[in-house]
Amino acid sequence: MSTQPSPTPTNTTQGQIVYLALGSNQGDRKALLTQALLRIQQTVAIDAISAVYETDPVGYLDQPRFLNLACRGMTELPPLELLKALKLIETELGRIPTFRNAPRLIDIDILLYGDLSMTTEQLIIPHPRMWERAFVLAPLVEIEPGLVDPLTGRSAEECLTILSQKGMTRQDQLILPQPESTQDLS
Ligand SMILES: Nc1ncnc2c1ncn2[C@@H]1O[C@H](COP(=O)(O)OP(=O)(O)OP(=O)(O)O)[C@@H](O)[C@H]1O
Ligand SMILES: Nc1nc2c(c(=O)[nH]1)N=C(CO)CN2
Repeated sequence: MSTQPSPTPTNTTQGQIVYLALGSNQGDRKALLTQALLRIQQTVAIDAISAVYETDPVGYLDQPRFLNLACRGMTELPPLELLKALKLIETELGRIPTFRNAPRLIDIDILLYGDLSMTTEQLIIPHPRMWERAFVLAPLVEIEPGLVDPLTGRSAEECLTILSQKGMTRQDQLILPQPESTQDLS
C-alpha cells in the first residue's frame, strides 16, 4: 500500500500584530521619531502610524514636552527579540540609559504583542502603564479604536475619556521618506 507523501511544509508564519508607543523629548524630536520608525520597519511591517501628539511630561515633570505617537505592525520576532531590536534602535539613536521617566532622545515601548500576556524581569506585556497614560492612548485609539484592555474589559477609548488630556496637542502625521526604488536592471 502506498501512502500519499505529505505536502512539503511551507513557511506559513504570519507573525504577530504588535502595537508600539514612541516618545521623544530631547534633540530634534521629529527627526528622531522618523529615524526610529524607519529602523523599526526593518523588523516590524508597519501598517498604521498615528498623528504626532505634543504632550506635557508625566511622572517626572521638570523636563521638556514630548512628541508621542503609536504604530501598529506585524513582526515575526519573538517578544524578547523584538525588545532587543527596539533597545538597539534606541541606543543607535543616541539614548543613554538614566533613570525611570527621565528625559530621552527616543523611547520605544511594546504595548501589545498579539494576545500575549507575559511578565518577566525584562519585559511585561501588555505594557503595565499603557491604560493610564493619555499620551499613549490618544494616538493608539486613533489607529485602533476598538482596542480593549483584556484585564478590565474597558476599551482604550473609555480609558482615555477618564484621563486628563490637558497639555496634549495633536499635530500632523510624520512624513516618512520613501524607501529608495529598486533599480530596474532590464
Ligand atoms: N512592554 C515593555 N516595553 C518596553 N520595555 C519594557 C516593557 N516591559 C518591561 N520593559 C523594560 O523596562 C525597561 C525600562 O524601559 P524604559 O527605560 O523605556 O522605561 P521608562 O520609559 O523610563 O518607563 P516606562 O516603562 O514607565 O515607560 C526596559 O529596559 C525593559 O527591559
Ligand atoms: N508626555 C509624556 N510623558 C512621559 C513619557 C512620554 O512619552 N510622554 N514617557 C515617560 C516614560 O516612558 C514618562 N513620561
